[in-house]
Amino acid sequence: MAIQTTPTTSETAAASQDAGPSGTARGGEVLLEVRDVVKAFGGLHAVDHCSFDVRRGTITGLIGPNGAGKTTMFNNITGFITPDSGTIRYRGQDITGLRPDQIFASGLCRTFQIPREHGTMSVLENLMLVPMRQKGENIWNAWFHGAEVRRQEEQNRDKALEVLGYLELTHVRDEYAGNLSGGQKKLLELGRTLMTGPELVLLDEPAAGVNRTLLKRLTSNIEYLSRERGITFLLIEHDMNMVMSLCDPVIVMSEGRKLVEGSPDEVRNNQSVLEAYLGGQYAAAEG
Ligand SMILES: Nc1ncnc2c1ncn2[C@@H]1O[C@H](COP(=O)(O)OP(=O)(O)OP(=O)(O)O)[C@@H](O)[C@H]1O
Repeated sequence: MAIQTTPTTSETAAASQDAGPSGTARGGEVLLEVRDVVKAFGGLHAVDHCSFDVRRGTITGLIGPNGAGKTTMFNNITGFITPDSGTIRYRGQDITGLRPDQIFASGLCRTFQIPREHGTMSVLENLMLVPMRQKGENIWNAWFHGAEVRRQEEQNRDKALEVLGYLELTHVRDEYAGNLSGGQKKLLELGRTLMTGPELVLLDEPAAGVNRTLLKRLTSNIEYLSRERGITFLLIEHDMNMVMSLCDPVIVMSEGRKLVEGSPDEVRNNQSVLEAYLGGQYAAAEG
């Protein structure tokens, strides 16, 4: 996992912990605001007074060496764990400590490093499962609002078929999700988030285990969804080609904190980013 850097680097334009103007000007208003978040596991501060913003309309990259605290930060944002201190606001609302389902219902979705498909259900069924609070889930509604339940299910199915077509997964719609390739499972994960009409999608290592062809599709899907559907993305990724071609701004975490924020070029040429990555590699080599 090497970050591309040039030997003669300067830290000029690249933003610092406070992010320079170039690091904060991209996109629209602040959609997600992370302020001074701390999460410790025993004595280990996995996230250590970390702050950053995600602006509407951006594809924001969250990178950093192994163990920097990126996934822990995702888990804090999406309610899978609760921060020890600090605040997370989404669309101006304080969502710190809310349950995952409450956060999901507000339009903030995520995928996981390891896809969580329902392996013994079909691909289509996996998508149709997603929307929440359907009338059909309740026996009372099924008896007294049968027509409406059926209409909702049809809409749900149409939407799932549309998402499958868009992701070019129609040919595997009746396949058990467990039989899909790693890359197809990542596309299905993205598809599951799309079923909810999300505003902000957090992607945890979308490129991991994905072959080159599917990776191209995944990347162009994300670009399209950002550009045409106005979906904002925050993505953790180790594939630097993907990050540098897709994301702006890029936030670098190291030892639980935001180290740098800036454009791909600024981050690529930042000496402290290089040192953070090399430090991690040296530590791994020594250990
Ligand atoms: N539930 C947990 N209990 C104890 N330690 C944890 C737990 N979750 C994460 N950690 C530790 O917190 C630190 C940050 O982990 P995290 O997974 O957030 O890093 P990361 O930046 O996502 O790393 P990677 O890129 O390797 O996925 C690591 O040292 C990890 O071992």
